[in-house]
Amino acid sequence: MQRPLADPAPRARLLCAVALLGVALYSAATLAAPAVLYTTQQAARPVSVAGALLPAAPLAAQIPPPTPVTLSTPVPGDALIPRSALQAGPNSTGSWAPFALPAAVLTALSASALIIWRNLVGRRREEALQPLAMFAAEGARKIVDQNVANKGKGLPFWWQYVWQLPFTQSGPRGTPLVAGDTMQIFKHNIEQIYADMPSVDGAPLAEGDLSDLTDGTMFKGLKRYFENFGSVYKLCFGPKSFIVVSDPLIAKWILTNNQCFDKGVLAEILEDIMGKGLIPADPETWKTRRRALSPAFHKAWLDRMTQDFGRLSLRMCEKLKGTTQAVDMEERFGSLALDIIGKAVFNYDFQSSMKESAVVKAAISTLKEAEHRSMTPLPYWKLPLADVVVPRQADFKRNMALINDQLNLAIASALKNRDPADIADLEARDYDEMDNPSLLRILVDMRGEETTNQQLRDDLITLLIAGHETTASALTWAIFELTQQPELLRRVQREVDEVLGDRLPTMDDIRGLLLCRLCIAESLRMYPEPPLLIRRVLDDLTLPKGATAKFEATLKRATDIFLAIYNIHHDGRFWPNPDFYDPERFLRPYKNPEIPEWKGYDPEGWKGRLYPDEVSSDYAFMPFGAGPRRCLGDVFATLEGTVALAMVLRRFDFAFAAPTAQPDQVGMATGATIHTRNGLWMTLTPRATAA
Ligand code: HEM
Repeated sequence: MQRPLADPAPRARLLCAVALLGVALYSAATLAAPAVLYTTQQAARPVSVAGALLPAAPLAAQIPPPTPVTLSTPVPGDALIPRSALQAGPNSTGSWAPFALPAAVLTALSASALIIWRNLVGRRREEALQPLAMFAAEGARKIVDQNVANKGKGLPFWWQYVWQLPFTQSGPRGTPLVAGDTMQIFKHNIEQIYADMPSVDGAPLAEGDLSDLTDGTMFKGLKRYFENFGSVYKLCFGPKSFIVVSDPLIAKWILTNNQCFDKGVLAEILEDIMGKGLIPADPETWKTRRRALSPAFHKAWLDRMTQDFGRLSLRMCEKLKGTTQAVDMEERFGSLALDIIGKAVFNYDFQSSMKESAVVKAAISTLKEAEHRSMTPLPYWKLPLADVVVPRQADFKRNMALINDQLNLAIASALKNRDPADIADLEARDYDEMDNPSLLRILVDMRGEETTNQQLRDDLITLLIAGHETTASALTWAIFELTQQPELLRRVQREVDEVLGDRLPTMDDIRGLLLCRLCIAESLRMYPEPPLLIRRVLDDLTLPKGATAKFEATLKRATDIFLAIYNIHHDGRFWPNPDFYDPERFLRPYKNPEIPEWKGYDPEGWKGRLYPDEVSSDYAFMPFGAGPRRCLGDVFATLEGTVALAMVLRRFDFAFAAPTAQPDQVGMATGATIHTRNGLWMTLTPRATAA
């Protein structure tokens, strides 16, 4: 929808014009410099500044302009400048290919700036920044295609000199990462792609069909590459690379050697929202806050939370009973999870499953923004004035202010009613008697003088985000799968009828709801939330060979890693018939004699605990991660998921409904979690047996 500018935004237009001019000048300077260098050193050879632009032109031409703006017509490179003219000195194999990437990026940026400017002039404010997103997605594709096209084309003569410059050098071992560490990775990748030099890390370069990588189901694309290139491979976007690991034992090594890694790009994306909350926190803050937050998730509190899960789920079911039309169960579970996490974290009842409110809208938009940021390759929100010019960023700023106000009110109220408690006494507290049994209240009561209100806010918003969509997705996929297996659904319902009936569940009931718990676990195996974990290497290291990799990868400082949990959970060598939803697989032991390094899955391994975990599966199942940065809310989430599933299955039968009347119309898309593409629309029939 077009929204007219309240004001002609002359400042914004001026800004874009200046930016456009700046980008154009920068492009020209960057591209002219090597050409000038080249002509002065190779005076006998016919080369012009225009020639330096040539590698960019075909690439720019492949990018379709999203709005009616004409990009300059491409000039076929070889037609104007003979390849022989590109042959350079003795140190070079003579290609201009390395110019292609910076030139393409700069060309795309210039074109984007132009389109943005035109959009602003044309008062199409909603679409203003669209071209950047399109160029980013399309550019990523083209850049990977270019990796393949430019393979072995060689490097220019000046290549080795660039790497003498001080800012391109790696930092010494044991020191924090510097820009030079990343540049060295770029250097090795470019040399591997363009000059066929051996891979420094040993990982094969993934290439081929990219459609799944860029259409919003990245985890599927990573799986296809895994089938082609093995359990450790390198995914390159131009010089930017990710080492993709799909082996349980290597994943175990990475996750348990936490001191060797940080959260890399994930932390960069989330820090604006979560500040110094646990997920993006620097190692020092993380250590202190993890120690402070862990005891808050204690048994007595979880007992009380289980009652709240029941009450809030019942409230949703009551509301659903009055609905005759199809409902989007994904949206309903999202609302329920928000109500639950709001109550648990800061005793705020969003009532999002009951009504709309400004705070609910703000919370939902903020959660969506966190997801949008984690999926956007260019962190454009870091640009100056992005929160003024870009409507969604302006909305985000407003929403954050609203949520921060609510959080600050809650913090102030909890501080006023502070009841300092010894941490050792937490289990003895009677949470049933407390009006405000929230995590915030517990943290404030336990809080040492060193914790600031800002840190508390960061902790709260992190818990709110970490605990919302994850659980909602697990519930959505459980209902999706169960509806396709009526016999299994009947058995789960029978279990609920026998163990629970119409009561609200207690902790003891949860122990009896084994099949329900396994349904949540199997959802998390098939649809892990998040489907990949992100790490960055802090110092040069060698990965172990693991169970399935054919070599030991040697990783340099600043290497980015994707731990492809989805691939591990879908590997038929660990989970026979991996694409079939079979909760009872967790009751059967399994070993694979062809992979002796992997200890196998043993149901005895999680006896006495609530769900099959990474240890009982020798890291082939990691629903909540592993090692020191393992999920803090694992038990909370398992209890919540089991209660909500049991409550709806006791009360309703489900059938797929338009517009997702066929299961394959539901679709999958990735954000921070795997969610449906089109919602999960269902008609609900109240069960005769339930009250
Ligand atoms: C089904 C639901 C959930 C799933 C599948 C899930 C999954 C995960 C995973 C895989 C990690 C590890 C991330 C990594 O290593 O990079 C994680 C971390 C975390 N989770 Fe959960 N989570 C769930 C629910 C919750 C809930 C309900 C809360 C809080 C109430 C929560 C709080 C956290 C926090 C604070 C971290 C960061 C821990 C740290 O870095 O020390 N999660 N979660």
